[in-house]
Amino acid sequence: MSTTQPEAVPHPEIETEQQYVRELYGRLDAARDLAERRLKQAISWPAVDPQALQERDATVRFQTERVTALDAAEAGLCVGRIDRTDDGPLYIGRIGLAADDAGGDPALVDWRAPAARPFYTATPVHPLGVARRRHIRTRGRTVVRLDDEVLDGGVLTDGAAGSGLTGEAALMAALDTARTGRMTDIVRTIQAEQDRIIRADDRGVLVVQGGPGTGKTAVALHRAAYLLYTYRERLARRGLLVVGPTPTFLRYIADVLPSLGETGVLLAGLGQLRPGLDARGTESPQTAAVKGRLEMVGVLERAVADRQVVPDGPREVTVDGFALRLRPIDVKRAQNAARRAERLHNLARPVFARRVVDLLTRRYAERIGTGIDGGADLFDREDTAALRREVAEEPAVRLLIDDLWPVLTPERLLTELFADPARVAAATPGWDDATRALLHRPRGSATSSQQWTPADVPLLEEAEELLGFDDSAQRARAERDRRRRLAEAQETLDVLHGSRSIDLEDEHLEAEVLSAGDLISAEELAERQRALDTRTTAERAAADRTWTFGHVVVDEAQELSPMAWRLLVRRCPTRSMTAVGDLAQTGTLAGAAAWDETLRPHVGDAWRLEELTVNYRTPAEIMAVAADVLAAGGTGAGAPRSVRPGTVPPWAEVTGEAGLAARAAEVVEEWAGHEGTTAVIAPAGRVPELAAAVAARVDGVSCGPDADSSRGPVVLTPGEAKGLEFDAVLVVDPQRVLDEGVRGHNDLYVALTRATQRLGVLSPGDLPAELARLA
Ligand SMILES: Nc1ncnc2c1ncn2[C@@H]1O[C@H](COP(=O)(O)OP(=O)(O)OP(=O)(O)O)[C@@H](O)[C@H]1O
Repeated sequence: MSTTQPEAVPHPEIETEQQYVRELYGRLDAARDLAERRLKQAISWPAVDPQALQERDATVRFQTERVTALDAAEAGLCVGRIDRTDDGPLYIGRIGLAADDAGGDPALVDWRAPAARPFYTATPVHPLGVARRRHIRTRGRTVVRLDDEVLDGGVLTDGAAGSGLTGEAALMAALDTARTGRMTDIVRTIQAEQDRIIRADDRGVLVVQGGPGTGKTAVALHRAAYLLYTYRERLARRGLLVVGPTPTFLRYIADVLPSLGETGVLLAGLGQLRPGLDARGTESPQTAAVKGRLEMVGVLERAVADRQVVPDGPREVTVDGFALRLRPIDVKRAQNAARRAERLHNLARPVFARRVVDLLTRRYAERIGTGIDGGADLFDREDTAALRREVAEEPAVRLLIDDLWPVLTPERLLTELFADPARVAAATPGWDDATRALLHRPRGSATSSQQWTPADVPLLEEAEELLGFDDSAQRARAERDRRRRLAEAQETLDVLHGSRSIDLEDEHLEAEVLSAGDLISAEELAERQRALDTRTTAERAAADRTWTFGHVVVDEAQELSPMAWRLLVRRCPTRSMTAVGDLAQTGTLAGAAAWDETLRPHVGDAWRLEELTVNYRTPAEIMAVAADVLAAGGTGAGAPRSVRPGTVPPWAEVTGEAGLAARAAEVVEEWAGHEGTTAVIAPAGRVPELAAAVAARVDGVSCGPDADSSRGPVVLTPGEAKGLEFDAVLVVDPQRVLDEGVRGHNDLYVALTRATQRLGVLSPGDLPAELARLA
């Protein structure tokens, strides 16, 4: 049974709760003061040895994180309380705060702690020892509203048992709030079906399938925060990666984890999973689909093997006037030796090069020896070594080796592969020409971020796995640096020692006094001079392509291609992953049609499915329209049940082609008078014209990958709008959305379900039959 006080009639206990909440803020302030003091102390610790230095570093990091978490808890510190049938009340909040009595209950329980769970899951049917649940709403530090539910001992009404919602009044208030263009956390109103997923075991891949607005993104982010709380040590060390579909989406969700006090998480789009690259190029959906196939692993293997060349006929190089000949069989033998010694192309290359140089040196010696008594046998080891150096340093020899076995970066391999139809043909036996043509890309002058597309990223990474990276030069440099630091440190210690013996006159006293060299060795001093790596785990992980994460969260997981899954699984060998998505919203050709089919090749049976069924975003009247589109798509997927009715009925208008853009601009201008965010969602070909028309009437309009609805109306394609939501949505030219998308019904379904309050549809011609409900 839920009781809500109208704002005008204050709840009788509001003052008591205010008193308690004030106390909680007092504790928060004290905890923050303490953390700040400890941070300052740690910063000024004298670090006398490397271990102390490391400890200082760890303390500084820990206290900095603590201060950040305490700062983040300021807004909405306390979210509610549960009154237990067998015990006193327990207050639930964004962080845990200890009480004065260390033996008793904490003053505030972290929402992620096991004790807080009944706050989210207790129902009148299963009260879990909770007599009453109270949601506490605050503005700043002031309590403004209390919503109570009697769960045990109250009269069990049909409504209370049947709504299935936790804290219905608080939930509805949250859902009715105008959107800001940034996602917010839902700690106050997590629902039982969501809580189960948030706290699920972290082993294997957990797939969360749910329709639009069922809170998949919210659940995925709260699960990340829960896992960081529960497995803090492991995850702090290995890091947690959240993967989203687009830069706009990442910006939309960027504030949620920091608002939960978690800052160490790496957020990345599919185009950013290769360190140093932000792949923003575009290409046809068909090309992206081909690049996303698992077959591409074999294509790349063949493309690499194809670069290890055996020439058709003999090749000649001239060293010091002597023409030296290399036969195809010589190359083949060197190639076999290299392949036997090392699997990776770049690491095997030195073996190949050595063989070729050895052979040419032998031929060189033979040629010089010809005509001299004793021939090549005249040369001793030293002579041979000198000849070898001469051969190895001869530019023509280097060029020849480069030709037969080039050093390849992934970028070079792919650029040269895509640019050359003959190379593509050699790497794709059995493919038809039309499919091969999809891979063709002429060499352009585009910058690397425009040249590479998100679908290239898994290919570049796969190529890197095949090529390897010959880091012997880097290692040699690092060793030289280490030796230099050591020599400098030794010199410093020698100087200190020397100056001491001059200063001290008394021989006996000298023996008593410890020298700098007694306190610290040259190695330790050198180690201390090495610049400390102060980057966070997320920063280190972002820069290191071999980094493996403790957990990976994938949002809009239905869009991932098999090659993208392969990449992610490589970055998370434990397979501890959470993937949230909706098969009814798949917009790419390479994306998932069935979870089992998608995941089995990568994780076998190590995955399980959970479902979310309630739509918290889209009002029922709008959802009914979207459900018709979903049904017409024929995938058999069901639409989720809307949790609330709408206040404004959705509508459609036929404008004719000529009046379309002007009418769209007029509607957006009218909506601009309301609170909240607005989006126009249209097929790609219409976006520029619509953006220009709207911008002529309203300020702050943006479109494309950097669109930001917190600044003003946005004009997006359905693909760009994926995962986002807006108070008001205007869908323009639905027929073209249906016709142009590779999964047109899914695209229209996505577009219609972005609205939290208002939906309008503008059609230049007849409304598609799927939208008959709006006619
Ligand atoms: N328990 C909750 N309390 C308050 N708001 C919620 C709750 N669950 C979801 N919401 C809100 O519902 C909206 C939709 O959630 P979210 O974006 O996570 O859905 P989604 O399933 O990822 O949708 P889509 O598939 O369309 O991307 C968001 O505004 C979110 O804050």
